[in-house]
Amino acid sequence: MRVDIISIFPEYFAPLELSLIGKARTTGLLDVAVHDLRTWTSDVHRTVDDTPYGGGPGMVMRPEPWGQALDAVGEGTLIVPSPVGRPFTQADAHELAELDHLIFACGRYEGIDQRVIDDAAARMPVREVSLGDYVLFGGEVAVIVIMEAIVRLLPGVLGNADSLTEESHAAGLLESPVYTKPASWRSREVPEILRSGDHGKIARWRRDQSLLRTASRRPDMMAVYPADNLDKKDRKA
Ligand SMILES: Nc1nc2cc(Br)ccc2s1
Repeated sequence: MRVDIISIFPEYFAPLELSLIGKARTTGLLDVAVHDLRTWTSDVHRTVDDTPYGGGPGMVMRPEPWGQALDAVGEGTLIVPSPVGRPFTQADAHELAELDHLIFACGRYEGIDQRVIDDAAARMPVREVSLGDYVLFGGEVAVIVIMEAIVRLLPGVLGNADSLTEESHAAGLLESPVYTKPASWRSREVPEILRSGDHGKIARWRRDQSLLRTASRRPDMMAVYPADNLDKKDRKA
């Protein structure tokens, strides 16, 4: 997978050298290039923003540098983190992990001139995505989060691929509580069933805990959890 990131703060992406993303890069699973948007400015002050047409607070990112930057990195799927984007989900991460070329555009100020998005959409898929109902200083932090969600799904990145099937949101539910040694800690015991060795009962306990946790914390997810899944899995256990 090739990833191009365009930002006025390329140094934000030093963390992408670390941990599993760093490993994916050294093993050739991932090729990441970070570009400074100011590369494509032509004035002495390397200006990337200007006042908004129609008035209002703040500044808007100028279209010219963005147009030239997107031309330079070529075609792929353009991802624009934005407070006005569609919610980014685990399903999106899986879809994007299948693609060959991702391009991330990091907005700042009040955002990027809309014509940049419209011009790109005329020649490649564009996704404006939101990470939540809050506003950041810019898209850089969101790109790091999205990159981690995608890269961990790439074949060979996570040692134990099984963890991908059991994790939260993978099966449309939140993951059940996890425990490890010691069996007793500050007079708090690990649930006995997890030490029973009865894998059928353990699977049932975990799914029940997932259902309880999801119903309590994310009723919105329960609303779309396939009802027949409940019946089918209930019957098996
Ligand atoms: N939640 C988010 N806030 C922002 C702000 C800017 Br400016 C650019 C992208 C994003 S994504």
